[in-house]
Amino acid sequence: MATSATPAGLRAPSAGRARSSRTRILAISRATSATATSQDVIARGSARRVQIPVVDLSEPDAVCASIVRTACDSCGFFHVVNHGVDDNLAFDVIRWGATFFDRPWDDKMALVRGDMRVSRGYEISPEHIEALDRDVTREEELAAREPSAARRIISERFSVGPFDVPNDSYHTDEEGALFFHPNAWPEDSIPSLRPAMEAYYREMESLCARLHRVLALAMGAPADFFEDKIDKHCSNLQVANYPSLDPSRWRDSDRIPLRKKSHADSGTLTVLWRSPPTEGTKGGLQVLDDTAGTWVDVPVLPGGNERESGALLINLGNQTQRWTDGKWVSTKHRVTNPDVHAPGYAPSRRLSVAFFHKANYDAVIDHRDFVPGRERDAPSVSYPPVRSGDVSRVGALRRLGRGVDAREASMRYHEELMGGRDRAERAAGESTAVKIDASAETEGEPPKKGEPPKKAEPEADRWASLMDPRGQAGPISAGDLGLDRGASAEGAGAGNDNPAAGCPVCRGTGWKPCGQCGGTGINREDLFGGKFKEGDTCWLCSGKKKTMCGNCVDLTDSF
Ligand SMILES: O=C(O)CCC(=O)C(=O)O
Ligand SMILES: [Fe+2]
Repeated sequence: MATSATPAGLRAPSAGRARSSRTRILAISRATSATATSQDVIARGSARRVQIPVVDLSEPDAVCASIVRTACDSCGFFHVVNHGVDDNLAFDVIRWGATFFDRPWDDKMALVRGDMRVSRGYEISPEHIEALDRDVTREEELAAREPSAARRIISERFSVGPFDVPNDSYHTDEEGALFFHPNAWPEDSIPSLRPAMEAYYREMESLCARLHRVLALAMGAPADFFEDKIDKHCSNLQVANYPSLDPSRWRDSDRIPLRKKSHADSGTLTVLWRSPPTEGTKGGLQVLDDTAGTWVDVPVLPGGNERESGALLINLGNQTQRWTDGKWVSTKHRVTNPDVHAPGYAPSRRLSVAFFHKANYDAVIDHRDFVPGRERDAPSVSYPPVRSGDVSRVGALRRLGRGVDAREASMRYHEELMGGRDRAERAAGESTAVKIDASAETEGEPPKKGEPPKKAEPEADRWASLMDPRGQAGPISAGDLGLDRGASAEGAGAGNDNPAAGCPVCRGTGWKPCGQCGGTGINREDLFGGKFKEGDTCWLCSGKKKTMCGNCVDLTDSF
């Protein structure tokens, strides 16, 4: 069944709203225009000067590289403008992605992949599952103006990987088949999603080829350093939906699980497109300044020309951190919620499109190849050479997940990826509370040109029409959400990603008793056909008797 051009459950915004939104966006774009060239954007509220510069890709590689070096020597985030990615491509991904997210739960679940080693299809992060309202009927969903919000989904995503994959052993053998697994598409219900995402994926491939040349130059390596290491990349494209948060359903803003908890991305770099914030909406992407202990807002900036709806945000991932032996870092970031009880708050969904670029799964990451001055026979190697695939989510899950179910594999993966053991042990002994810079994301330039719908719709409206909910469902209490843990101190901190902040599950330690062995450290029975034996050290917690808290410590994945 083909769907209409406008995502179900969304209304066109009123002209008045669109006008005021547009005026505001233009005002901010004027305010930021001086920074929309290759200059630093200085984060507010930070004790350290976190530099997230804007790189103008119409400049030669060498010019870009010098600015990229500044960014990478800082937190590894930078904006790019004049990136050449047509606004209409991003818009189509968002439009058809939103249409998919607005389908009833069962339709989306049909595309869920149970095996987390395969980054394909529909997914909700584990820590958000608890907030779901499972009793919503299909009829209610179909009638809802924003079905995911009615379901109390905090965030959801749809992911695809490479397509048109060659039928050779590299792509189809046991390992290749995981990285190049076929995509799952809602072919019947939303046929336009596939061409939209495939077209955007192709654009990202070209952009990333350029960005890797610039990265290499920024490190002082030859411009083509990455060429034979990314020519069979296994990157993922993700469209994410953060549904509106209805104030009537949440008694206390602080209890709403974060839209995306603190995490680092696992590839070489990520290219992120974000919908511009709607009027009155705070919250959004923040980057951790770990020397100052602050979270820093990352504004949505204008694009460099009329074909660009906005700057794209680039951040380094774990593969690049390893390639530089930690000289450049894969910095943690998160997506915060708007304060739903702030005066003037207008419920609004947030959408983003992330391209997680990952090198060829068999590319060997060895910093002695990449960082000038590193000798091949140097005695100490802080990051030993590793195959790129083993650094990515798929590879790590493959390694850690042998014989265990997908969720447990994911848990093990995150423990390793986030250095969770150390962090949680520390958190048990000392306060690591971070201060939060509560200032809002600033707005970016709206798209200049619209394609469909072809009717005369003000330019700013087509974005707004994807993000504004058409109304609110009836009042639901926090208790209904399964998140009302009472007004006690233990109740505070649900959804907080800092284990020292009073999480009701781990009580601030970052750990909870191992669910597999019941906190004994010993397998209670034979498991997985006798692979793990009763009485042996617990296969999950390795005898530690505890596993990481999934409530407040980030167990979401970062690809
Ligand atoms: O949605 C966003 O703005 C960021 C999402 C993100 O960081 C991720 O999915 O890794
Ligand atoms: Fe991320």
